[in-house]
Amino acid sequence: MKVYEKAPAKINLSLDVLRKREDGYHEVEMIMTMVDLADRLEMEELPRDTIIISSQAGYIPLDEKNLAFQAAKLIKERYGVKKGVYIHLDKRIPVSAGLAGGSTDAAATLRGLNRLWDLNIPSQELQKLGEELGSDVPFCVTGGTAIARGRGEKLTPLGAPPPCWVVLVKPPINVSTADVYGRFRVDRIERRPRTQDLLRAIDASDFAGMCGALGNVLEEVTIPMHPEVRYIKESMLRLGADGALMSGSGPTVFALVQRESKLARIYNGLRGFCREVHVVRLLATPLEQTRT
Ligand SMILES: C[C@@](CO)(OP(=O)(O)O)[C@H](O)COP(=O)(O)OP(=O)(O)OC[C@H]1O[C@@H](n2ccc(N)nc2=O)[C@H](O)[C@@H]1O
Ligand SMILES: Nc1ncnc2c1ncn2[C@@H]1O[C@H](COP(=O)(O)OP(=O)(O)O)[C@@H](O)[C@H]1O
Repeated sequence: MKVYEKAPAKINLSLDVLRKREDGYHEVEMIMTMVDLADRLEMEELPRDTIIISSQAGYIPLDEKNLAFQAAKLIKERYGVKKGVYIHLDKRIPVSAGLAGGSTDAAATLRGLNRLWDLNIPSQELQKLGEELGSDVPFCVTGGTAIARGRGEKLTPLGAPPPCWVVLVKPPINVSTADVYGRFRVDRIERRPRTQDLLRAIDASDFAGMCGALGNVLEEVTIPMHPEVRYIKESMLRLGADGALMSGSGPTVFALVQRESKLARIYNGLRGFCREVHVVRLLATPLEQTRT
């Protein structure tokens, strides 16, 4: 028996940090959605009680450090499953990019093994399990569009934002989420995202309003370390993008573009100095409704 899952990348339309908590995590308020840039997972039952991960990507761990491995181990232990699984990861999401590549693989593994082993675990329970794997995993379990609070696990679903194109640029640098949060100082933030305006714009399907209200406080940490992030953002806007923002802790920058006719200019302009440019659509409805 085999199951397949698509594991899309997330982007943060807004990211605000409210305070540092006693447990070392940061209390956040962020609006998250997904894009149609996705890893593909193939999961096949094994007769032996073991977890084996493979991938065409040579740059991610394939042992217990892989988040898909950790997700499989967790679900096996928690539900007393004695069977094994072989997971092949077709990795297409850039790594350490602010796109939750590992988290979405973990979430896809939870969804896939739930089906493979007929466990009938409800989505909310899968999200709870996901919390043990990482702050972004609960959102990645259901996808869609949501506002996340707490350390990212307290989710309120939102309606889909107005449809648009998303141009993603991943500069050739790796950024560690823990390092960015570690350097973050809440009292030094100069510009916060306009979260309420963004919520209103999404609700009213107001594309221009949405682009005007984008914001991410972690830019204030990542941009001084990697000024190319600002340059990419400014280039996107100069080439005609309607809005541009760094996703998560970075370094990926995304542009929102409403009119298809603008895409060629933006893509070609960015390709002039960036190797990794992806043009995709927003994937703003929950995954259960879109699974292929
Ligand atoms: C910044 C965001 C925005 O969506 O995404 P990425 O840039 O990683 O994609 C997330 O908050 C990242 O979530 P995730 O990558 O799952 O983080 P975790 O594995 O739980 O935590 C990694 C480390 O980041 C810090 N961390 C994470 C979440 C949070 N709310 N506060 C924190 O301080 C902690 O130091 C933690 O040890
Ligand atoms: N399945 C996976 N895909 C990508 N990275 C993974 C995976 N499992 C573990 N990792 C590790 O997780 C770290 C963060 O990767 P990633 O989830 O891509 O970052 P981000 O959340 O910033 O997009 C990397 O150090 C990577 O080696």
